[in-house]
Amino acid sequence: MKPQVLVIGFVVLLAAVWGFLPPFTVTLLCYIGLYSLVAVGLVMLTGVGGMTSFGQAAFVGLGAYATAWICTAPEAAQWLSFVPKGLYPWVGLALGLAVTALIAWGLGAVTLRLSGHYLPLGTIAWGLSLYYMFGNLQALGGFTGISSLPPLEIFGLSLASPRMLGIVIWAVLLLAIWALHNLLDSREGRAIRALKTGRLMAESMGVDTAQQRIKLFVLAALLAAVSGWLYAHLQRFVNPTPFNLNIGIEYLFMAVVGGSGHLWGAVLGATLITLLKEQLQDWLPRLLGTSGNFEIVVFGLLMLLVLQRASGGLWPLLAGFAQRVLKLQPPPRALATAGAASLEQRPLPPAGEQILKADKVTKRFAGLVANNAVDMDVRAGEVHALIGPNGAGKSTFFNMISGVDDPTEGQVRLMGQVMQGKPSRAFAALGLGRTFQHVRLLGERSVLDNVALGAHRRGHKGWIASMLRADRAEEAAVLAEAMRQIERCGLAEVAHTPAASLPLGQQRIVEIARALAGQPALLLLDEPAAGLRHLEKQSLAKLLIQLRAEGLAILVVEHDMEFVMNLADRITVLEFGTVIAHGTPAEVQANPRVIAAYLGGDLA
Ligand SMILES: Nc1ncnc2c1ncn2[C@@H]1O[C@H](COP(=O)(O)OP(=O)(O)OP(=O)(O)O)[C@@H](O)[C@H]1O
Repeated sequence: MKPQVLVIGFVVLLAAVWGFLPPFTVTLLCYIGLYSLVAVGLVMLTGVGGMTSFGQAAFVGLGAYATAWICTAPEAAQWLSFVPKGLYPWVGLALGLAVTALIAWGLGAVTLRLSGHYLPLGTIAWGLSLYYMFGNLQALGGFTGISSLPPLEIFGLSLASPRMLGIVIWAVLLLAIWALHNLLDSREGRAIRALKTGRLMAESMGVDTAQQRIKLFVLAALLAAVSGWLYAHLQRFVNPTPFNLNIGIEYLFMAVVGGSGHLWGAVLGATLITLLKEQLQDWLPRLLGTSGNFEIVVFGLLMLLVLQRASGGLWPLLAGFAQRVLKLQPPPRALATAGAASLEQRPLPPAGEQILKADKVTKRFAGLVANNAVDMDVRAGEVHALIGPNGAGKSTFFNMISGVDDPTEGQVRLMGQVMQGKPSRAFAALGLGRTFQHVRLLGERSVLDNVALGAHRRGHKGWIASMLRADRAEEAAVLAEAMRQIERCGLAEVAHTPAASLPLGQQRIVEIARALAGQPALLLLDEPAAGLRHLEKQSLAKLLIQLRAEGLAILVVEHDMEFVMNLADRITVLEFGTVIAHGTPAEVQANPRVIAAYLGGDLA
């Protein structure tokens, strides 16, 4: 049985019983739907994107207050005199979304620059600010709030009762989950998944990570605002209390307890927390003999327990259980790659053309000169090796020529263009593909997914197209290209295996396949042979020789001298940040300065 069957079953069951449920249950389900909508945004933001926000309740407030103000303020009625009254809530929705997008964009631009625990602290700051703004603006009714909101109407049909509005709430929620599921299963989704742990890597694949983070932040805020809009028309009354920081923390509980990396975890978390809160608010005052928000204490303990026992939340446990009991099969990755169009190709530069030029590149860290006027170039159709003892400055130089860092002095030119101040993704766009000294893969994702991320810059479909599944032709082409590179690198057997379960040597090859998927003109390989067994090294050398013959320029940083000497056309040797030798392997091996630098080493 496919997991989708369960979802369809759930929706059908909900639809079938909806008309017969007691009013109290319907109202409870309405709230669960509304909370799920906010929590699903948090799953995207926090669970998938790695940005923790305590302030989502404030965005719910923006959505609720925008419609409350439009529907009740005399000034709004004056401006909207040409609009039929029944449409006011829809104007309120448009205003809420616009204001939320604007504020979220502004807040995101400032807050998302913060890293580590400063980011969640930042969200607490604006969560509080917006809450007090709602309470202190007289136009919004102060802490008393705004009452007498009209019900929603769709084509003249009133949605005054929770039973009617609940249908809209759940339809919106299911639509949102469908769209977000599609987004995650796309080129843009792969970029989003890289935000949490692989930003530097994603930039090197051509992803604008700052822009993706802001978009994710705005998306989560918009989902919260829609929830607020529906909430306002369900309650027909708004005041600041449901939008305070406590509730912001509760939304986070829902996402984390349910399973912050899973869209359905949001629904599970919202259901559990809402039901638990309901029960605890009844029982705790009776048990303790005094009233108060004791449920918050229980939530805190529950959160600790979940984080300790099931850090991924309860959804993966439930899904695992269902898989065993119901024998659910995750759908086989439909690789409709046969007949897929191919991605944009660009011709490789002719052999011998200068691809990369480092001109007197110097890098200083305070007093330490890590690179001292390093000159080198890499040409199409050659393997150039950069070697040197530990601490010689190879990684620093690698960072200079890949856009991770800028030289203090000197110049890097890629394809003839001066690259000073440009980010890694600009290097990728010009044709640079790279691997990392410490492997940077998305461990839980398959090899195919990881390699497909390498082709990111060759696709163009954006978020909306991905959400609406209008990206399938391009996605098939991206996956076909990824599969081609996987086969080329001899990884076909493990294409669907999670990258983290491969031995380190194979993970390095996955990184090469990922770099190749970007169709580079220049390949930078940082210690590609480290961790490889003898036979694996031989097949890597064979692959690199083939790539060189195809016209790629390859720069390798490597400690394995046998590997380097058998492969490289030219070698540059660094010591204490300075080039001490340059030439063919034979010339370098005969150089007295190199022999002295490697005295005791295995230069042979
Ligand atoms: N961000 C930094 N701040 C200060 N010093 C740094 C920084 N990065 C590197 N260094 C210093 O610069 C020098 C060169 O380091 P680098 O990592 O480039 O050498 P390497 O040749 O790559 O060494 P290895 O082979 O061990 O990786 C070292 O002395 C190192 O301590």
